[in-house]
Amino acid sequence: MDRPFFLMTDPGCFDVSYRINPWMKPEVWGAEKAAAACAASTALREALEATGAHVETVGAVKGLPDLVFPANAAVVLDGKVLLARFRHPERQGEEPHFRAAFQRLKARGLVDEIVDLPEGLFHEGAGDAIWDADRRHFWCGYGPRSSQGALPAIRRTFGREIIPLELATDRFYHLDTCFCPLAGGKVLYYPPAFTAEARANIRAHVAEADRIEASDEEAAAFCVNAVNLGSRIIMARAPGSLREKLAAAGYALTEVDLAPFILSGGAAYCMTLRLDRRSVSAAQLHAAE
Ligand SMILES: NC(=O)NCCC[C@H](N)C(=O)O
Repeated sequence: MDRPFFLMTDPGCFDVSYRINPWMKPEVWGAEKAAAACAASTALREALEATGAHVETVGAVKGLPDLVFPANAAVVLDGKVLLARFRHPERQGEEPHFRAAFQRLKARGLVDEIVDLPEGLFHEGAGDAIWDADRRHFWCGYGPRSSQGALPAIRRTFGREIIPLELATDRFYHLDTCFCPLAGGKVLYYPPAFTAEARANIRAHVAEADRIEASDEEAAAFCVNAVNLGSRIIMARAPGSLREKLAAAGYALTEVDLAPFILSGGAAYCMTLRLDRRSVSAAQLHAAE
């Protein structure tokens, strides 16, 4: 994989028919939203491809609307795939489909190894374990969905440091809804989503000049749930305040109208799963040779 490689899911069976987070609004869902979701998913794919990334698609499955959020399917680094275990029964049916998708990727040599989480634990994949390519560690959210007890399994599986961050509220139920490390070492995050201890942990690892705080409005627009590729950030439609902050920090924005997915509590980051991340950069490997 010589370019960023993402997994997305065909949105053909996406809807909002149950409520497992406070953003989900089954009562406003309708056929016109389903059509808008297909257009939004295509726009996100095109935005990724416009950066030179490759996107691979998992097929839709009737009755599993949240399959469109593959970030929750696994943690992936160095060709290893640590499969997720979902907390809510509504999403547990996704597990065999994602397992089969990763087995097909393995058969094609696109990932190397598939690892199961120990029994009795929940972990919702890259939504709660975000690789920081500058600091070379995982930031790991836990509480509403992922079990704190799953964090040692992530450290053991990938052999990298993990920084635990307890989430304080069901509104920001996955780490990727409130925390986004950016290329160059800056971090976009929403402080009220975290416990006091987690906020202290963020401050201990990220210098003040590198901390970009999202406002209530920016976080509620799901803009922290973003895909970052170099100086470009792909996200849902952003308030002007965030555009200004990110431009001042040197980042270029691509905004995509992801409103139908926000009705399920997700946006750009969790609609994708990056498969090509390496814990050691190509430049570091080269230097060691
Ligand atoms: N934030 C994420 O990582 N994923 C979005 C998941 C939305 C889905 N409706 C859920 O509540 O699990």
